[in-house]
Amino acid sequence: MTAKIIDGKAFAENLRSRIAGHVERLKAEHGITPGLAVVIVGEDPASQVYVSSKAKQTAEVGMNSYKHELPADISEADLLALIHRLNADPAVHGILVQMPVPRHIDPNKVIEAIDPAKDVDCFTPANVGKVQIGLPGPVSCTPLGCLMLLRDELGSLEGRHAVIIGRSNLVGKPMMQLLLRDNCTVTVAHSRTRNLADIVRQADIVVAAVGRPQMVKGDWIKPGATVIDVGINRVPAPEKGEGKTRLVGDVDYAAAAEQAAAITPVPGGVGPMTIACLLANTITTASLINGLTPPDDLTA
Ligand SMILES: Nc1nc2c(c(=O)[nH]1)N[C@@H](CN(C=O)c1ccc(C(=O)N[C@@H](CCC(=O)O)C(=O)O)cc1)CN2
Repeated sequence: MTAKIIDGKAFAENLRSRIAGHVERLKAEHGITPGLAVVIVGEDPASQVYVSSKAKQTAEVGMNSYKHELPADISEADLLALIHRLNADPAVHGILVQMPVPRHIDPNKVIEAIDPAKDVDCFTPANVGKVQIGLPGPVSCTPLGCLMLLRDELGSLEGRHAVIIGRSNLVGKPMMQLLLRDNCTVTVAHSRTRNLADIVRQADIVVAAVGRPQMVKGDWIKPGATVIDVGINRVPAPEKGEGKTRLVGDVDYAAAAEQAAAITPVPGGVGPMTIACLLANTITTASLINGLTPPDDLTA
């Protein structure tokens, strides 16, 4: 079997054009221009690329984009003061602080400072709880992107056995909640799981979010399974020249594609969905802040 490639880049483009339509409607019918503030601390090159893409795509769908670039040695107190100003700014409907933040800053304090009504990453305890009990609000971006791709590929997820590899707050745990809400049977595996290969072999759906290049082997994949690879790992690529690198996922793509019915590539799979879902969440928070029902095609 050679798997169908799930094209996250194309899906994200289509999602962004639907988001642009919702922005138009909010402007025309309610006089609301959604605004997203993105905060970056320091000069991590990958974070800078992600933040620039976020700001660019925010403007492209017609929203207001506010980018705050802070020096790596900014104090925690000054960062929190900026967040409080953004919380109070009525033009801002979404606030995102790019992770990771430098070591002298406590990420939990940063997250707790964000008004849950504007928490487009869905990192605050209030919004994590809302996802758990199914209340309206933003949904963690990467898991929401994975869910949209899975529903598009498989239709109903009901009764399917999903194995998530990784238990992070960013991906593994919210992914578990979303798949449970869609009536999957969910197993969350992690670095201490015994017999991981045997567990993955039982999965109809594999979500790999472990952060280890090509850890999931082809013979772990049940024939016909759907594989969602969340990993983005940069590895040496001597075949491209000295000092060159390439991106790989957490799954051994070529081998897994021989077994799976469908698989996301890296790059071009889940990654582009993360930013598109951030924009979707900004529509959700802008709607809720203004007492409107968020569009149901943008959420879980
Ligand atoms: N506050 C947040 N911080 C971080 C998040 C997040 O959701 N919120 N996620 C990641 C980084 N991230 C978004 O911020 C992100 C990662 C990757 C991609 C992406 O499109 N990747 C491309 C490849 C890009 C490349 O060439 O390097 C792909 O997979 O095709 C988008 C967003 C950590 N921090």
